[in-house]
Amino acid sequence: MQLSDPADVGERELRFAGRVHQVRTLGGALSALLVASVLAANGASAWIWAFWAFNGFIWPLLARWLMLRSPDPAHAAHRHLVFDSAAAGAWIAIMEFNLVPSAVLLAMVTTDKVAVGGWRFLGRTAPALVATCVLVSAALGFPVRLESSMPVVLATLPFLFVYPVALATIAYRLGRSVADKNRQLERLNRIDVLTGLRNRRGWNEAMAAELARHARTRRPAVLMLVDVDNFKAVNDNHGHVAGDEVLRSVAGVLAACTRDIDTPARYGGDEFGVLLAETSLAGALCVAERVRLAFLDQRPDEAAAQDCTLSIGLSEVDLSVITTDEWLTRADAAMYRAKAGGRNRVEPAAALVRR
Ligand SMILES: Nc1nc2c(ncn2[C@@H]2O[C@H](COP(=O)(O)OP(=O)(O)OP(=O)(O)O)[C@@H](O)[C@H]2O)c(=O)[nH]1
Repeated sequence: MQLSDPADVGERELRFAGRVHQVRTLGGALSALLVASVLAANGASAWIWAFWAFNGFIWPLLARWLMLRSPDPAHAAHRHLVFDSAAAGAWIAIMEFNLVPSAVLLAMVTTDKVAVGGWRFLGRTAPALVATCVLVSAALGFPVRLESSMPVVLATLPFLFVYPVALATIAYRLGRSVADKNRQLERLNRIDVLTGLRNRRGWNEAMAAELARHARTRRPAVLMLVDVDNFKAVNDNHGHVAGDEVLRSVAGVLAACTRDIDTPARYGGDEFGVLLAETSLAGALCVAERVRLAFLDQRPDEAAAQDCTLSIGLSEVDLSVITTDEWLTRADAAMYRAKAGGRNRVEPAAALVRR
């Protein structure tokens, strides 16, 4: 079973790679400033300055270029993040463990690894950081100079403030986008894809809300169940595409003949329902008759050829209705009486309790 479109996955990976690039470019420039302050104070050699220029300004561009050329950009981005950790380990050793910049660099490298891949990813990148730190320090003769001068502390401040704010901004945007996607999914879960009306789930929720409203306010409401007569014949004789068109035309009629506060839905196969809010049975009879006649007028030719009509059952809510199932059962019984009575008609259910 295919869960996601490969094009969507590719786009998602590229977005992830793009975010990593932004953070690396910013982190590269800010950490270059911090490292430069220590290198200047320690009188670093030319090759260290060359590595500094590469890591701070060329590597972000190179990493992006490599990532975009890679058949698996997200994987490449993860690989480059491991390199970032290794480079941070080297810089800590080259800075001779100068306390403030080393601690800030370590904290930021840790934060972005946790942000990208959680503690597990941090665990995968930490060995690279420790290994390069030990190897570079060994190559330099294990120099240690912990004191941080005021210029070094000042050069560390931009990294300390700007980088976490940038990471937090990205995390916040991602959180919002996930929340938006979840809301969209929630909405789609309640929509029937063929007709665009509410599906059974969405309708059940609307029915429960209307029943609760009636219990609270005693305001009238009517449940209208609509079944397409002889629908199977359209499918059998004209094909499912024609059948689908008939279902869409019923949905169009229901939406057009009801008010904004009413809730039309496709309840199942060829069964539809409308919750008529603030409507008494007398009013609902008028609406149902309007729906029945509008369908006769607007039905597709295939529906007319098979004598497709609408049988409609109505049930007004009253205090004897405790559950949505009871309400539905009454409307269903009325609708079946309409079928039994010869189809193409409207039947009200008998109410048990009168207000
Ligand atoms: N084209 C199409 N057909 C569907 C869909 N869902 C259910 N059906 C068909 O709808 C038909 C419903 O059958 P019935 O309600 O028993 O058929 P009917 O001819 O309307 O019978 P009466 O209601 O007694 O008049 C079945 O043939 C289902 O296969 C759908 O989404 N598209």
